[in-house]
Amino acid sequence: MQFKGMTSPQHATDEFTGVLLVNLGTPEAPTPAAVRRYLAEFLSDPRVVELPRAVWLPLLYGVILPFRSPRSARAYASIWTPQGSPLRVFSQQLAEDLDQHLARLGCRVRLALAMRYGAPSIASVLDQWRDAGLRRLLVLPLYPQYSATTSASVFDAVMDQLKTWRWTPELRWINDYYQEPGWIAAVAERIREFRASNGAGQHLLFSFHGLPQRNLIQGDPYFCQCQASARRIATRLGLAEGHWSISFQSRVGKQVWLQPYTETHLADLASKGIKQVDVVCPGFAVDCLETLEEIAERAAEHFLASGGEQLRYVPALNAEASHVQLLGRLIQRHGRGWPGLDTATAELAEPGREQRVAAYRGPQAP
Ligand SMILES: C=CC1=C(C)c2cc3[nH]c(cc4nc(cc5[nH]c(cc1n2)c(C)c5CCC(=O)O)C(CCC(=O)O)=C4C)c(C)c3C=C
Ligand SMILES: [Fe+2]
Ligand SMILES: [Fe+2]
Repeated sequence: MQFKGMTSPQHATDEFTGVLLVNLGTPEAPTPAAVRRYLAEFLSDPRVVELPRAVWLPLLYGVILPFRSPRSARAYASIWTPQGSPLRVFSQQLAEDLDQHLARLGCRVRLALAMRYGAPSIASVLDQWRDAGLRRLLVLPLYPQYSATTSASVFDAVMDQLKTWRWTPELRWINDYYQEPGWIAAVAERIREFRASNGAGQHLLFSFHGLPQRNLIQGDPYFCQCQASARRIATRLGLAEGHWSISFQSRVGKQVWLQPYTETHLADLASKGIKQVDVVCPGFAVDCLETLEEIAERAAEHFLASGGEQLRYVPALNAEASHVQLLGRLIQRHGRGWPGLDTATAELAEPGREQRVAAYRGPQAP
């Protein structure tokens, strides 16, 4: 195996702790070509589609990409902002605010945002940090609930990069944070405030991104973590049974996915006489295509067409102060004992490494 460390030595003396926030990623532009590039990378990840490559890749390149790219590009165009894709804009704002928040708490860390698919890639951020002296790495995927399709895929990408390094950093992962009291409180408060200023709908629907049902049967904890998330938020809001429910959106392909499906469930609610429904999507740390287009636009139209009168989308936590603070607490807790994150722990780096390496290398060495 060719180690990158062999061709590009790791001699940085400025040793530091890095916090890597990772979100899914998003196309560079709302055009069929850019969406195709994004979908090609996303949907060829074996964590996302588990079919045998020999079956899946011809289908992906022959059917899915040609048909889905122009359709998805139109959907992206309907939510695109002057600054770019909402997922990118909100994720960057969140990362900037979190960086400043950690600095105010006295943490001396580098914090960066990477995208699992597209740019900035996990590989590019880690390689910059490798050359700058990364010694401890905390990885926080921006998914409150763990799924192999999302969180584990981030971990794969980090490991793929670290396995090419000579001097790997100490490493910690945050698998999920749906049980974090601060997260439950922040989502509940978001809903409470939304309903206080807009009036409460008759029903609160928690809509989560779906997965093939097979993933649950094979041991993915995501479905159960979604159930627990919704129940705790509903309890915190004091909602009675029957006044809230859970559904799963964003189904792709013909397989059976987690149920009930959001669209079918909304039609059921309308047929039971529910006229106003509030929809919140607590699986999404920031707003994106799946919330702004699929729920706030398409699901709202569908609910009206099914006999409902109003569907209101409760925005994601995005860069809300409560979100920044809870992620700050989470990061600090997972960084206990680490210089830079644990403000009680001193920096341990031994100075003079460059001089020692130079002395061994001798004056003639390149
Ligand atoms: C085909 C399989 C897919 C699985 C499994 C899947 C799981 C999954 N995804 C998210 C979060 C997001 N997904 C987003 C978009 C998106 N998801 C899929 C497919 C699967 N997702 C596709 C094809 C797309 C692209 C859009 C489209 O063509 O419909 C996004 C939004 C990205 C954006 O740019 O705004 C997010 C976020 C989770 C949490 C999850 C499993 C738990
Ligand atoms: Fe998805
Ligand atoms: Fe979707």
